[in-house]
Amino acid sequence: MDTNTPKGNVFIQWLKSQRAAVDETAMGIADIPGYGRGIVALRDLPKEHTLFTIPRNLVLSMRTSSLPQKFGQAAWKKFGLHQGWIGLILCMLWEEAQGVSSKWHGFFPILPDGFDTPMFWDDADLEELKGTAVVDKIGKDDAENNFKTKLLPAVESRPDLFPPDTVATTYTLERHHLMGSRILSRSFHVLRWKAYGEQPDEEAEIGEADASSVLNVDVAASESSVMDIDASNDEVENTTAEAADSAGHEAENGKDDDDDDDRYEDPADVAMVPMADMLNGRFNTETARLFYDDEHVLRMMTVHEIKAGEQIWNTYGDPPNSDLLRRYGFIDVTKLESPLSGAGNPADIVEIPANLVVEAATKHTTSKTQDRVDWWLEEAEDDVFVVGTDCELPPEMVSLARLLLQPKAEWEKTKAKGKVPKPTMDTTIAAIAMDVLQSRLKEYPTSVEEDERLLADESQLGFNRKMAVTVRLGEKRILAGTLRELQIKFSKEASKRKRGTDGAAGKGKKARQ
Ligand SMILES: C[S@@+](CC[C@H](N)C(=O)[O-])C[C@H]1O[C@@H](n2cnc3c(N)ncnc32)[C@H](O)[C@@H]1O
Repeated sequence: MDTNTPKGNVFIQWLKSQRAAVDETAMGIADIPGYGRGIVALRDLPKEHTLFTIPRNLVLSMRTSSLPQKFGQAAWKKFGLHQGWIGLILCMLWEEAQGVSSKWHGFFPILPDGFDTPMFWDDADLEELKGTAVVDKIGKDDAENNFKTKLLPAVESRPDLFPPDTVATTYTLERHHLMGSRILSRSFHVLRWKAYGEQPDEEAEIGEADASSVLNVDVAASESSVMDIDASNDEVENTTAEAADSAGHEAENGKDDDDDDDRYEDPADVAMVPMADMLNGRFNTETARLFYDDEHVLRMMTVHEIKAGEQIWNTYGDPPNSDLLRRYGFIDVTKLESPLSGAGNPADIVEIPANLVVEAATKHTTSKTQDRVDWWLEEAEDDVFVVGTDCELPPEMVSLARLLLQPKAEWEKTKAKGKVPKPTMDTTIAAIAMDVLQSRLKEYPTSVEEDERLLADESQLGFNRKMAVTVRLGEKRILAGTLRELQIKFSKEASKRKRGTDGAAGKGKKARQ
């Protein structure tokens, strides 16, 4: 593999000029067919070998870009740029427009100028994803809305920072989506670090009156208490390794005005980390990881021995194919374990909306369900259940079905106790669950068998369609596998009961805890 790509070399020279250290005897940037660029080992490497270090002030985030300060803290907040990723998108657009006077001028040329993610697919390709967890999470409309209602008005308010003759080419919706996708596929969470002499302060939020020390990380010093390389929490998180809703266009969209809501990340932590974003990822194959260090640097270290010539892998958190496709534009396929078999992504999941459980349970009860559903949503807050490749029913789904079937007196007791019913299985709950799984399967336009046939002759499928079919087949296999498991367990019990020999069915079994 040729590790002397001209762009890679220019990039490494720029990094070194910014006081990054790169062990060029150990690693090189290579063009790897099917992966874009990646990093490969140039010699056998031991575990805990440092591949490169990046000064903290070289990460690109709302803390390090000088734009928020120039724009003004109050105005930044007034335009809503402190929430979600919109502020970082604007910083990136602005920094790139500064050319060589931007500190990151050597970083932008190596970032991708286009993406294959569903955000950029046409309607025909998107239709192939019908039924999957991808469609509702792309968030293109919300991103567009943020562009129109936040970014553009902010740009137009400051012609001194955003010259009007550059707006039509630099601050466009297309480039907004490009930056959003660069963040979605390549950012990390880099926690705030403190400037010399700064008092401990939990407020890392941009827009604080006294934020200059937060924003100006050129004077940043150590955050040694957190940055112990041997500590267990020293890993710099790949933003995209977070839960699906934690970042990106969806955080931008989903975040409400409640800044105290710690389910959401601090947008100022979201950072582009040059070079660290050059590593590709594969299911369960991480061989290097980014660590905090007590010398104001982020350190990429091997976590396994690596042989000369091997690609060096980071982790993207092993998400399901639906998320891999949406965020990165690729999918992972490896060997599946029992009860599934064949090839797929072991981290795949399928989402089941609670309304399907309500619909199925309603066929088994004469009780009114609305007040129970309202109570459930208040108490348990689960309106979507998730099944993985272990094909086990989520206990919460079983609890909801039980709640809906409770006789009135029992329901009154449940309410009084304020505790959801135990997730105990029996043949009625199994019948409801099977009904739910079948209904969910019907939400896809094709069957498992049809998709398997399509993939058997991949040459007929375009790239996007092949990925879409793999994603939806992965979800359907979970549904079909779970259905099969229930049929095996509960049809046996039902027939035993019929023969009058049953002891188990009436006593019930607990769903997965
Ligand atoms: C963090 S970047 C890694 C560097 C990237 N390959 C490049 O050329 O700049 C993530 C992107 O790399 C590619 N990638 C990473 N892992 C991959 C894999 N296992 N298979 C295919 N593409 C992968 C995808 O395009 C993804 O969006």
